Amino acid sequence: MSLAQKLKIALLQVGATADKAANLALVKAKVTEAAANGAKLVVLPECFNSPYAVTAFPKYAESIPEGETTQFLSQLAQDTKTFIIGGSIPENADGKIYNTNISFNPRGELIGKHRKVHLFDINVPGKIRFIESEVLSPGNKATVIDIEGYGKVGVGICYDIRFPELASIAGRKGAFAMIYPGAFNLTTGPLHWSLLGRARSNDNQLYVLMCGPARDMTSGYHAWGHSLVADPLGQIITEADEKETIVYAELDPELIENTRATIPITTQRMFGVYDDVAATGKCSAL
Ligand SMILES: NC(=O)CC(=O)C(=O)O
Repeated sequence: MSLAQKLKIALLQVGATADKAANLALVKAKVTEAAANGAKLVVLPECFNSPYAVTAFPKYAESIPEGETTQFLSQLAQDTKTFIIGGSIPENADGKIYNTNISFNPRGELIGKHRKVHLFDINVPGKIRFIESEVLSPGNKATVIDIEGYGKVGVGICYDIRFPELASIAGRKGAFAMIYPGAFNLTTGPLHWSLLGRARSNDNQLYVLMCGPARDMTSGYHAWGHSLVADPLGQIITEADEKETIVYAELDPELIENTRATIPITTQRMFGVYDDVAATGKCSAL
């Protein structure tokens, strides 16, 4: 059983301004609202305490767990008795800056930390150029965390969703969901956001939770929004528009089990055939 019992989740589609205190106050109000509406696990977007801009990351970066935002989320998880998948924040460590997720249990304990592995370096001429690696360093591990009483979830951040491997690892470790705080934009959002959610859920027959910021056309980065949940059959069961909102869903263990029993790809993989690519990153010569 990958999910031990039904789980009500909430995705907070909130934006972030240059005012960190105001960003955290908004998160506090929305997590409190989601908990009052019965959510047991709450997800925040990528960079919820800082503008999503390479020029902002050095200024907003904090150490983990000593920094203000870690302490804030720990207390909020305790106050609201929720699991909080804390989107991401710019993290300062070892003289580098990472784009890092921090997650908490209802006792306020830090139960997971994921550093964005695949940095968002793209250049679509005339549309969008964004090079995270100008200031960020990549993480170097896949992250699977224990949601006590429910099961395991994998965590990736935004661009990580384009690389199926992190979700495959989580799926094979028994995760019931893959959670992606993200911030797609007006170029890539309409093209790929929901497609990638459906793909990762269908590949691994688990739920995919994608939480993005609300759109603010006065900011330097125009987020797609559209926070969504894809179910283990690869169907979108709920999706927001671009405005500030909370998206709720109930995750059902039976749907995971039925999907895996009736279309049994989780037991039909032919690992011997994939060894080559897994070990070297290359295919054999034809
Ligand atoms: N912001 C990201 O990391 C990714 C993104 O916007 C995209 O892949 O498109």
